[in-house]
Amino acid sequence: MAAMAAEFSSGPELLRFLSQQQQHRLRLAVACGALATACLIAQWYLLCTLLFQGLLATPGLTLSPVLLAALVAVMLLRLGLLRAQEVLASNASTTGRQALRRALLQSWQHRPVYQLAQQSPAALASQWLEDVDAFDGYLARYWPQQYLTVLAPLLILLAVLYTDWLAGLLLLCSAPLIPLFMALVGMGAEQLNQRHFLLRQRLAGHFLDRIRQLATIKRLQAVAASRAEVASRSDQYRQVVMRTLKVAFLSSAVLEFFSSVAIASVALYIGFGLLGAINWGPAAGLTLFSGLFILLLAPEFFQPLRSFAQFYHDKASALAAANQLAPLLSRSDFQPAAADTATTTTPAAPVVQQLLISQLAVGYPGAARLQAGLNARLHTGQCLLISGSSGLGKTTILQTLAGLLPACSGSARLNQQPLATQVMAYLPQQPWLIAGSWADNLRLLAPEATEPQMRQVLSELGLAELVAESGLYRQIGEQGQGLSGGQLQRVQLARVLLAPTAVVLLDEPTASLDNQSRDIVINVLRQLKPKTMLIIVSHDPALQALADQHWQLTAATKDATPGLTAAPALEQVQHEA
Ligand SMILES: Nc1ncnc2c1ncn2[C@@H]1O[C@H](COP(=O)(O)OP(=O)(O)OP(=O)(O)O)[C@@H](O)[C@H]1O
Repeated sequence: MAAMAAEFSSGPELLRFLSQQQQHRLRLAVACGALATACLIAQWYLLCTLLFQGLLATPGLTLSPVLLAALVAVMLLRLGLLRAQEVLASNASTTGRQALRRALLQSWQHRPVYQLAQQSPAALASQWLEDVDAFDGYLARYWPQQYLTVLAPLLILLAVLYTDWLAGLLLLCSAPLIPLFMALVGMGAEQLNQRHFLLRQRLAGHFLDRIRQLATIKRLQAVAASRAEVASRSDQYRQVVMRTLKVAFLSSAVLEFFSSVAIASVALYIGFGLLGAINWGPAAGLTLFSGLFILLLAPEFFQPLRSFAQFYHDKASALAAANQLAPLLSRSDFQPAAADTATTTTPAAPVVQQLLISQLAVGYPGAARLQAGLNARLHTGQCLLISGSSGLGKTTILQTLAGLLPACSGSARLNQQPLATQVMAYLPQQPWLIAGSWADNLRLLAPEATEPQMRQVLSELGLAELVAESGLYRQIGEQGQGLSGGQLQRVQLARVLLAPTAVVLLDEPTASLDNQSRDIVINVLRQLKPKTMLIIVSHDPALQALADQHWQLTAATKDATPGLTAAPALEQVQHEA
């Protein structure tokens, strides 16, 4: 359960961690960007020299071939460096997002089901897709740019200062204004982005619910009301998106204004300097060469700042997504899942196995324990029946045994290994099927099952007719639509029959079944019993006949004193007070 601890205390911490993981590529991208700036300075320098020497200093048009070749080489080198920067940063982003998605999967895997069930599937899908994709701009653009915003203008400033310190000073004075205004605008953008993400997740959940319940909504004639509700939610989302866009446009306008003013002031200085109107400082020494060189470099000085402002919104989006994901993730989620292989490779062994449940207490974290002092010793071929009135924690016991919930105390060990880490079948009250064919659904638990095996099992379960005509590759509707409750239960059992596991947990397998389906299910369980250990939650008297041990839960068994009773003629459950 250590993996469940939320080690990332905040979104910025998660962002830092992700960029640290990719720092090798990202630093190389920054180095390429800085070198590309150096090439840019060399490019303008060579161009000015070519023009000055070829057009003005010597009579006639004589362009030096060496300078020309150097100019082309520098331009090509710069293009190559820019491309390398882009590829490195984009690879860092792809790898970072892949790692994030893997970590999210691990986190979902480690989180107890009751926590996952609190979130709508659409919100989870939105986390998986949009929230993770929001990191793209941060890693591929913002991260390298935050360093290039300092490095590139610094290199250009040094070149300008070297050529004419007064022009350099003008650029230096105007530069800090831009980040200052950007920071002010950016703070607002961050809050808006946060709201934007929350609203999108809620809208996704709301919309999916309506789509799922489409038939019910039509039956209740609530289509108009639903449409109005979706429209109103979408409108709220639209308003937040528009506000975010307004902030983005405002920040661009601020930046354009200040950089235009700064470039104009440098141009004025050079113009008046060349006309001889300024006789102060280095102005008197200005030439057409130095003037042109500075004028070409001035917009380049602001370009990294402009890009930074543009990418600042990538950071705001990534931060909002990181704030959503940080509480769900821990550093251990980013490590390869060692436990996965252990849980997926253990095949069902036909030999006799031993299950020892000792002093098990179950409940939901943060709430009072539901049951405590549960003890049992089972071996292959035995069945434990759990019964008791509603709400006493029968399903919770099964979920704890299945490892879907942490035990409050005590243990359940199969052949001395924790049961929760072993492969087992758990058939919940609500059967779950994936959108796919019969074969897809059966092979979820039995990937090796052949067609004849699947047909044989379906026929044992009285489902042969359903696949007789259209075959095993006919699609089953999502969540088993088109199948009755009894048929769904039998599809669940078919999976277990195809790949029996050492322990099979069943939650009310015969509840709300017609007599015929119930008889089939009980008969199949009877056949299954010698090959496995059955733990069944049920009140069905017919299933009591299968049971070797019985936990009769009562309100009193909530406390540490077990109070479990054995059913007549059944093996007494061990009590260890
Ligand atoms: N996610 C949860 N967080 C906290 N308590 C929960 C959660 N889910 C269920 N409970 C509570 O745990 C108690 C036991 O639930 P459980 O489903 O295990 O009962 P049960 O004996 O299987 O009931 P039933 O026979 O009606 O299926 C209930 O009181 C329920 O309200």
